[in-house]
Amino acid sequence: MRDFLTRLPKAELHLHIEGSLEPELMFALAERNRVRLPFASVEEARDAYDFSDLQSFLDLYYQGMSVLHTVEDFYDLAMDYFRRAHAEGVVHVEMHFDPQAHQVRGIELPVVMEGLALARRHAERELGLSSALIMAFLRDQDAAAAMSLLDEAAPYWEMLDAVGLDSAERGNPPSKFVEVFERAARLGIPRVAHAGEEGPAAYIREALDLLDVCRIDHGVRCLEDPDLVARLRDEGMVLTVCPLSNVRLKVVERIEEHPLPQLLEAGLRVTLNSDDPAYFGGGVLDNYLACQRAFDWDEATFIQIAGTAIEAAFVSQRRRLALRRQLADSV
Ligand SMILES: Nc1ncnc2[nH]cnc12
Ligand SMILES: [Zn+2]
Repeated sequence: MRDFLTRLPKAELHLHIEGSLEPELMFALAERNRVRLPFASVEEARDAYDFSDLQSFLDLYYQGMSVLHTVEDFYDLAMDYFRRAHAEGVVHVEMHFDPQAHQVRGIELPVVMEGLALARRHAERELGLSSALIMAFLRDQDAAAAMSLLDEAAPYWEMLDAVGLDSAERGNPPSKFVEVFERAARLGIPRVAHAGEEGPAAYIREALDLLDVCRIDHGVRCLEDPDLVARLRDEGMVLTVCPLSNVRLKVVERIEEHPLPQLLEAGLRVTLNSDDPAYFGGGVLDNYLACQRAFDWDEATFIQIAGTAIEAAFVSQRRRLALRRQLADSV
């Protein structure tokens, strides 16, 4: 099964590129940029990745990215991840990035965009790996800051495959960001949002009704609202689920208790993703393998999930056809 899951061409729709920063690279960049880290070693950093909830993770996540300063740093960050992902059979990566978390440290948007763009081009050429860019608004900042970011990103609107909404969910409902999402819609930029990770099912409804999103990131708490589940199914809404993340952030206690089987049973279109692989103990393949061990799914189930990710990816029609063919040839 490991061979089969490795071979399966996997599209990843939910990754925070800053959450792919492995401690080894974090230390290398800290030295390059003369940043002091609160850890004495790579092992000490890994030992600190023991989270009680989303906020306790976010505190370390924002601290970790303080080593990212230059175009080269963002290039190295993304290229490092693309190489690892490619080695485990990932063929397409859609990455969230958090400009506001860099701007507060004095790192301006062009630095981030240039580094990521270089890595994307290189990955396409060297690895045949395609990618998409999702510019995320930090929901624990005010809506005006999100609007300013969207304005500032004008030179890059064409490069954005979508905008998203992430960071601390509780107390920061989608309704706070209606205006900026409406503006993105008028600009023709697709929208996604984290909802129903730690927050209630009502936030998923809001994301659909008020933000007009085309995918829900996480969404696992939809099961608390049967009418919402029916709606998600009828609308064919895709959930970008991240099982290892949910375990590490204590959304669920154990992977065996993860609601993925119920989501599939309800006819929902689910995909498997890593979220923040450097912090949550594994990449896309590890998430597939963890589900295989926990739920004993057959090959057909994984083919269905990998197929859903290909259908929901932000890719050209030509690329989608190529990915479909790769999937068909792999099984
Ligand atoms: N799992 C997650 N939820 C919300 N915001 C995030 N930013 C990075 N990872 C996140
Ligand atoms: Zn996420």
